[in-house]
Amino acid sequence: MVYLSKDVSFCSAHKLYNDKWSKEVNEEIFGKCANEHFHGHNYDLTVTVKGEPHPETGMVMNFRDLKRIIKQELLAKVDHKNLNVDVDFLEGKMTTAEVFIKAIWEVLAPKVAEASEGHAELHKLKLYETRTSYAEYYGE
Ligand SMILES: Nc1nc2c(c(=O)[nH]1)N=C([C@H](O)[C@H](O)COP(=O)(O)OP(=O)(O)OP(=O)(O)O)CN2
Ligand SMILES: [Zn+2]
Repeated sequence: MVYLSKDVSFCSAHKLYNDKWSKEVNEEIFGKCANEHFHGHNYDLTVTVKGEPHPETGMVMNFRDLKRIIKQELLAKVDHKNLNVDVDFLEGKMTTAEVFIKAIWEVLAPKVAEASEGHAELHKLKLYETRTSYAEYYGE
């Protein structure tokens, strides 16, 4: 089994706020992130797929296809966007790194399988929200 990874970066705005709670409770739980003003992050994402190299192409999956999927299905929707407002696959969800990474998985996993004709599968996502804070997800 070989693991292939692609790194991408994007910038998005968000805030952490649960409408079911009062402003005070939100501020207690989320601190500065619950501020009524949105704030931005420079997100870094590593997408890792796995599979056996194809006997004829020698590839688990063409890096070009992986880049296209990430650009079309993710970056086009989240880069320079507001995660709380603009992103259809996050509608009604909290925009924590945890929820965001799981939502990204739902978007990318079927596209990886489709583009590789079932040859590769999504293995891992690693999402940095800040330089020192990140989430990892293996789809389970
Ligand atoms: N479990 C989570 N906790 C927090 C999340 C999250 O997504 N999951 N997000 C935030 C905020 O978005 C915040 O902007 C980032 O938090 P933090 O790492 O504390 O940011 P700092 O800029 O303070 O990072 P330092 O590198 O420590 O300066 C909060 N919590
Ligand atoms: Zn934040």
